[in-house]
Amino acid sequence: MVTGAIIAGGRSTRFGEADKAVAPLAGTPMIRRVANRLAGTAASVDPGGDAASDGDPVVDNLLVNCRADQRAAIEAAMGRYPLEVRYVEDDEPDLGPMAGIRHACRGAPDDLVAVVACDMPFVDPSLLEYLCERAADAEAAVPQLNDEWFQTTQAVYRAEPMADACDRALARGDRRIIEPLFDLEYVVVDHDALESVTSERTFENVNTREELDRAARRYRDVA
Ligand SMILES: Nc1nc2c(ncn2[C@@H]2O[C@H](COP(=O)(O)OP(=O)(O)OP(=O)(O)O)[C@@H](O)[C@H]2O)c(=O)[nH]1
Repeated sequence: MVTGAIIAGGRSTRFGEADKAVAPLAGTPMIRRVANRLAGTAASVDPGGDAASDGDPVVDNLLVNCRADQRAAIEAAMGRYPLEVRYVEDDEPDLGPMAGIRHACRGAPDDLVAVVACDMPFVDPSLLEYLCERAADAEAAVPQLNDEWFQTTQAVYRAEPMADACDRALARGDRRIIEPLFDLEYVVVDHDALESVTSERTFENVNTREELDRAARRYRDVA
């Protein structure tokens, strides 16, 4: 069983006044675009359909991690799902994405947690399935895009070891998103493996209004 966890507790400072998690992307709130891909409902919910979904959920339930003050707007943006959706709030805001992953892993009902940032509206469900397979005998499966960059906000973790590793890092005062990994038995999914299952588009994220506009044009192309 796998929990799909969407991390959304950031301040969206590069985006301006609004919360990018709920910003409409070609007519649908961005966080819902992400959830639709995890839940396999993209084709039926998104106007015009979404080529990345074949209708099968790649997770068994959804979890959204955010700040308390975001919750009402995010719940409204998410709408209804055939899967259970739970909300886990940051107990202390602004500790960064790693703290968000920590809360998601602590709150997840399942042993495997497929983490995706709320600003990755092109997340490829087949990559998440592959990461779950790779995590079968490990505590995490993390894409490595190049020598320097681990994609920790589109990765699969074992809930308890990852939450514990995050707690240890936070207790040391280390908020770096990579830090808990070094405390885990993790599998690196390298460039060649990534190329065989997905495209770089899965990792595209939206930080600014310009990037939102570009992403919306892509969604319209798909439709
Ligand atoms: N729970 C939680 N999530 C966070 C936090 N900071 C960032 N995130 C999430 O981590 C992911 C990656 O963060 P960024 O792309 O930097 O997003 P952001 O911090 O909202 O954006 P900027 O303020 O423009 O840097 C996004 O899904 C954010 O919502 C935090 O303090 N708590």
